[in-house]
Amino acid sequence: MKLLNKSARAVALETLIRILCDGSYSNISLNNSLRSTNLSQADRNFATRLVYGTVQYKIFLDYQLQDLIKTKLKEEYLKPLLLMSGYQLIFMDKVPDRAVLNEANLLAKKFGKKNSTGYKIINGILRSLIRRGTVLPEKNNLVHYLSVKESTPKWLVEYLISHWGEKRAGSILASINETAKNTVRVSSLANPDEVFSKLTELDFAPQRSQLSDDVFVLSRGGIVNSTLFKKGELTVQDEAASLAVSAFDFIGDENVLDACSAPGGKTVQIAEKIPTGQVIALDIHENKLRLVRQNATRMNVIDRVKTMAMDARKADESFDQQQFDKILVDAPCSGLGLLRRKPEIRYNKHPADLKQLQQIQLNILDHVSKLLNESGELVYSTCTIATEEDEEVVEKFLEQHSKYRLQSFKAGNLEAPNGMLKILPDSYNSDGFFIAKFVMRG
Ligand SMILES: C[S@@+](CC[C@H](N)C(=O)[O-])C[C@H]1O[C@@H](n2cnc3c(N)ncnc32)[C@H](O)[C@@H]1O
Repeated sequence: MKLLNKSARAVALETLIRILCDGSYSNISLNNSLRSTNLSQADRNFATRLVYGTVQYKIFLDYQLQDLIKTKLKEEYLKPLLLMSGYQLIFMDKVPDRAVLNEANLLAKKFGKKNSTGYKIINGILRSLIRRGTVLPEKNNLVHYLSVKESTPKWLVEYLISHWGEKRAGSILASINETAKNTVRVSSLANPDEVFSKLTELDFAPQRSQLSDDVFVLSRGGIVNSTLFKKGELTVQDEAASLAVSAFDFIGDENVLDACSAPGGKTVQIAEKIPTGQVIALDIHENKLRLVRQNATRMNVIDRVKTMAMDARKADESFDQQQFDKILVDAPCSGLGLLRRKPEIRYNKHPADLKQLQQIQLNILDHVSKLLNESGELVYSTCTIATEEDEEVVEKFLEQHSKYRLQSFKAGNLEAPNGMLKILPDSYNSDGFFIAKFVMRG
């Protein structure tokens, strides 16, 4: 559908209808919508905030509205419009209530059927919400309370409490609703001090990351439009995610396998460390390997990268045993460490997924570990904090592969004396991340 000349709120509402009613992914839907508009950058930012904020706070917003909705909402657009307007009323201080009501009224008339009275329903509910203010469940039912307050499904709140206790679970949940940091990793081929100065000149007010000397935290977005980014002096990468590759001890001439490589954030990081080596980057989805090649080209390491579409669970059919000096398995996972950046993960994932993913993760490790030479290093990483996908995978892999053992490592400014590093989202306000390093017993 052509969206030209639509307002930011109309674009956001159309996108939200697709996400909430048709189950589309927020980033894909939003990019598609924005591509066919002529909105200014400020309006695009506003539409983006409306979409992500509404999805992020859906449980909270549903709770605010549930007692105020006295009639069946028959038309599809009504619920998304109520949620989006509720988000603005509650979370966007700079938008006056009157503007939210007026715009909701206009949108209801635009999106409603002919002679629809939807605008009256919307107006009544939003006015009641303004009068009443926000509400929360009683604190004595902590799971329900935190689920609503932090807009997170109950199973996930229970999961966090059972693994890390009530206090830490509360802290993790609060942290995942904070805005994600803008972080960049400086290429090993660039000079970090020069990049730091250029970032300062460009008004990005860089600060050094607590986790890694290669990573800077920026005060704002938009770095992808800079020459620094385009020339490959830096790339956008989370500070915790940047640590996985630094768990390896590189010499510089290694033959490396990156078993699950797309979009290539870690492939380029490996390639930067091996001037006379090569990294073979696999991914099960051939179309995603284009991104790996694009990234490697931009970061000036394409001559050290070879991409191959392959299911890593079959890698031992294509490569010789002991062919690789280093293997990275940055495994497909539930992404529960990325809740801050990808708001709908909390709604799309379910407890059963964790064990299913564990099987895939173990299978990948089983097949690629045959390809490591005897003095090689195998790093397993995930962007989840679920123990099923992290510590349990390590435990089961070691049970089934007695020649392997965990190896202590240093990653950035952190140390993992027992060979495993778990970063929870509230530890450093980074993504939640897990890294384990294996070597063969001598
Ligand atoms: C966590 S992402 C990897 C991120 C990447 N390492 C980076 O740093 O940019 C996991 C990747 O594994 C791929 N994948 C999933 N199952 C796979 C399999 N059986 N074999 C190879 N790749 C797989 C997915 O397509 C996805 O691109």
